[in-house]
Amino acid sequence: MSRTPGTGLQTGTNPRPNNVTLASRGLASSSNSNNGGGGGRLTTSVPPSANILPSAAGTEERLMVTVRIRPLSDSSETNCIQALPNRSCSLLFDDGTRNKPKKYNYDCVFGEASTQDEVYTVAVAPLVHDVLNGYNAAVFAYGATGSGKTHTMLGPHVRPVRATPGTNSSHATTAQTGETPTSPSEAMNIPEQSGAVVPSMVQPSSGLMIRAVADIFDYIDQHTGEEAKFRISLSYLEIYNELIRDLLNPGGPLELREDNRGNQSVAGLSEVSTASRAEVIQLLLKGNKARTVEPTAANQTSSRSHALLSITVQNLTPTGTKQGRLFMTDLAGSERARKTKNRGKRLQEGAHINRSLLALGNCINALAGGARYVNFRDSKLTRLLKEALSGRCKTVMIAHVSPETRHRDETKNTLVYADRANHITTRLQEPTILEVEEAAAAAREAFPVAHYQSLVAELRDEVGRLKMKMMTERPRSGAALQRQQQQKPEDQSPTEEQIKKAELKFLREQIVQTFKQQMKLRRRLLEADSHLLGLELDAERQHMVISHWQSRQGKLYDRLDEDDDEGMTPWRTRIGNTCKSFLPLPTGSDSEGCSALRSAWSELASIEKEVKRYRQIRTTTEHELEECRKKGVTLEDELPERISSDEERELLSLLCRVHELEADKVSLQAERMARQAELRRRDLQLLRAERQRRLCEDIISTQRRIIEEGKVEMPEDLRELYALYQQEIHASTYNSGMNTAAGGFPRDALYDAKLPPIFGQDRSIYSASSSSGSEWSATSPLPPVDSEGNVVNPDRAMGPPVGPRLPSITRLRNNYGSAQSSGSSDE
Ligand SMILES: Nc1ncnc2c1ncn2[C@@H]1O[C@H](COP(=O)(O)OP(=O)(O)OP(=O)(O)O)[C@@H](O)[C@H]1O
Repeated sequence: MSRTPGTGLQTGTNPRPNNVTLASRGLASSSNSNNGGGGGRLTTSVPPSANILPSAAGTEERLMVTVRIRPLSDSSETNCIQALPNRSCSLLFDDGTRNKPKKYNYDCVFGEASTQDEVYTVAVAPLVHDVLNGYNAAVFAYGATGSGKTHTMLGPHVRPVRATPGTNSSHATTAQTGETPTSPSEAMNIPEQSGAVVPSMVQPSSGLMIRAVADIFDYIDQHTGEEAKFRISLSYLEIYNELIRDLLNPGGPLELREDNRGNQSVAGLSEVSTASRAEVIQLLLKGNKARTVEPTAANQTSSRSHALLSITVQNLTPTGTKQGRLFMTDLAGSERARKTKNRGKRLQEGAHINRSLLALGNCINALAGGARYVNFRDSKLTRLLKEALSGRCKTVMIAHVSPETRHRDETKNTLVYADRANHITTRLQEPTILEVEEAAAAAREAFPVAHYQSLVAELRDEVGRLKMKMMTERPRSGAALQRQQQQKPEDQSPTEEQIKKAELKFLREQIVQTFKQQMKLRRRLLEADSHLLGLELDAERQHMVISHWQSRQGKLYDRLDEDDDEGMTPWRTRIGNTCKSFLPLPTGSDSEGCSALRSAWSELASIEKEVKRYRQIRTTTEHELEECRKKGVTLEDELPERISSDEERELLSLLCRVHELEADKVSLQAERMARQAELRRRDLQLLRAERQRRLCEDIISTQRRIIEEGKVEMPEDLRELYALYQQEIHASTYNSGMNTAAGGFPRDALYDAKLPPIFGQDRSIYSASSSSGSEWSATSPLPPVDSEGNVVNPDRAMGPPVGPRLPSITRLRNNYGSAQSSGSSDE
């Protein structure tokens, strides 16, 4: 139930402060003695050296719940809540009745004077360490509107105020200054110098997100070497009115998908890889700017959406890739319409926020009560937090409360909510270690969309750059115009003027030409990628064919070395070797297998050739694109010297428009391609599953023959498995039966009638004669075999096709009807 103390992340930037105490089941071992502190700050007893080891997989963990009390917004107000100075895991809450203030206990309570650093060190730093060790971790900020969630997660400096999509105002401004934060330095409250590198040091007011990023980079800086290389990527999304939006690449709503293992993923969400902390902070900033924030009566900078940041860290070692992911969630605040005085759109937003928080509350209740089934499906928020809450993740909840008496009701709700969450236990999974192959496969799967996304991001950057140019370089070209105007027309000979005009025309044409060329090259790149992807899937299909036939011949599948440069020769040899064993008697399935193998290997050889050719095309195209881009920039730089400001603006805006259209087009292509890739992948999965199913059928039939021939008594567990199997078949047909019987046929009667009996009356095991050479017998759990011991119909070797053998619905209805009228049951 507890995290194990030990050595941990030692970045030097976030030493555990001396004034932090954790509850005994919390993050680190600590005695309960306190050094005082009071004043609403945290008190301590943890030695500064007490760092944290990652927890062992499989251990039971309780979701860590902390409460942060924000300072009074107005000193004339009275407090209804207080952190206990000597017991930093408890607080006293006055509920306004005559009763004594009630004490609540949590893993940690951060008082009004607590600092961002304290919150980070206690609640998040240990998670960051776990993430670097391959675990998934999550931290989410919960609380009523205005209680300080965003302050904790982002800090006060990256607080944008932005109109919701569809309204007129469009620029983000910081809450405090009213200006747009434009750089990482500003986000971190660092005076910006031109060209200055963003320091690793975080500022006292920096929020948890920036601190986590800095910590991860500090660790990586210290540990990168021959044996360990790291890859960081992040995605940032918001859920606004139950719609998911990408904050790093804002656009239309994105679709939430679920795979067959119940994992959730957002289709088309940008996952940006980066190697620089400044870039990450820049991305965070960009994301925060794009977030939907509105002033409400309760909070001037109220977040109207839930924001989810995900930072993935891959540690690439020679033996495999350790992958950990940190989810950081800033939830929108729960609110009461009466108090917030919201109307119209704000009211509708509030309803969505409350509904998703209610769904989250229901999940927390169910999890805390130990329910076996938890309904995560009620909202997108709960679907996305499923992993964080259901135990595959280490999770910390930071509940936020306002201390003012007027917020008493909301504060109480939050405390109760947090108290329930305190009872959630989870079982940690093994750290995620992707084997080299698996990592490559994952990269391959992610490949098409990721590439399109980076292309769209590139185009949008280009648009941004051109727009900046329109704003900043106008004075220069204006000066050029002035010079032109000052120049008397009589000073210029008509030929000179004509030459100038012709030069200008030529320059403009060249610029347009270069841009056209860039588009063409980009398209060629995408086509190459798409073709390569198709080739990879084709290759995979051929590998499956080969492994299928080779395994039939009792050979292990001998996969070709990917780096084999000799091209087709070794494959040909292999075809020869593989088929040699069949050659004496190439009949029936042997010859079929041989020719299938031959054609699969030769297909593979041509696929491999084609892959090499397209890779080469890709590299050349990339190179050409880079050259073309450089040429475009040089030509653009010449423009201001030659043309007037208006002409330049017109041309630049035309180029912007072209880029924007291209970006939109690529986005659509990306979406289409992602869907196609997903369908192809599923096809392959189905194919693979079908093949495995057939193999299982073969195995079971053979085993069944052995059992029948040897008159072996069937072991109890095998019998149970057959029973389960029968039920499975029944379950699948039962559903379709229900559909057919939608005309109001009683459920129980149908169920009983459809369930095929597995054993005889006395539950004795089957007798060989009961099934041998016969149709499937209802008393036998096994498929029929003929007198030779062969399964009668291999397609039915896994059991009876339950549907056809069952009484028709009409017959059931008739039976049921007559049973009703005679007042007796068939049973
Ligand atoms: N620990 C703190 N120290 C100083 N000021 C704080 C603290 N917590 C919150 N505040 C201030 O309180 C105000 C409301 O905080 P914030 O916007 O973070 O609340 P919120 O819970 O995110 O609200 P919403 O759910 O409406 O978005 C802000 O002006 C913020 O700067």
